[in-house]
Amino acid sequence: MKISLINAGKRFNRDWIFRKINQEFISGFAYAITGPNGSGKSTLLQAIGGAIMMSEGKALYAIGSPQQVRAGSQSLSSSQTGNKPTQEIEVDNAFKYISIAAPYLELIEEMTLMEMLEFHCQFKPFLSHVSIPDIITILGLKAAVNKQIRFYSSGMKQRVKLAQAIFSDVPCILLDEPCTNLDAAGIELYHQLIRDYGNNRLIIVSSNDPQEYSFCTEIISIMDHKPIIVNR
Ligand SMILES: Nc1ncnc2c1ncn2[C@@H]1O[C@H](COP(=O)(O)OP(=O)(O)OP(=O)(O)O)[C@@H](O)[C@H]1O
Repeated sequence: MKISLINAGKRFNRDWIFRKINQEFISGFAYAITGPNGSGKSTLLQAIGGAIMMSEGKALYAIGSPQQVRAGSQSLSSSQTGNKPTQEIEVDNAFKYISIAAPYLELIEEMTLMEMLEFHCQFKPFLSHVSIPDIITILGLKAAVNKQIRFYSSGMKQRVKLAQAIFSDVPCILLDEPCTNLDAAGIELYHQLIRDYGNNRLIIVSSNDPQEYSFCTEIISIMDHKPIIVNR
């Protein structure tokens, strides 16, 4: 998958959160969006995911294998890549190819973990080689599988949010503050999940904590995309 931001900008009322971002996000790479509290990391992540509208510019979405999107659908023909060219996706359909874990996205707390995973995979299937019992075991939540999620601790809920995002069979994973509420074992689990299931996918982490994005090779500082304010 490839997500291309073209002159992307977002403002709330009169405040520009970011402007003029030109950036490509490509499968097989992990990107970090960094910056201080309130700088706009979550806003940018949601705009990348198509969950909020840009105020100016746009995001373009294309699906294809990592090799195809890296080669670039414009520059190489299908005969040159040996495969079908990449396929452009409308912003309204981008959600089908993207999963997100974020503190502001709630779980369905009335359900047990088993019910929630079964419900989730009806509209967003999990990776074909991972079963629901596998997911529960990997999360270390076997003992709590029939407990309603509202009785889970905050760290247990965060593990479930990460699982929903990482095990969904989508090419792009967006992670907003992924280690929120996790203890040391939870943080190790997070890194294990990225190592085991992140290959060849597009991963974008929004965070100001280096341990959450230590595996990211591309760092985007939101502060580099703030409009310059000139005092009159
Ligand atoms: N719906 C909204 N309406 C108005 N302002 C908003 C809205 N959502 C976010 N903001 C503002 O946009 C700015 C950026 O917020 P955002 O949550 O993206 O920052 P962040 O870098 O993710 O912060 P943190 O590190 O604290 O999570 C903040 O000033 C926030 O108050």
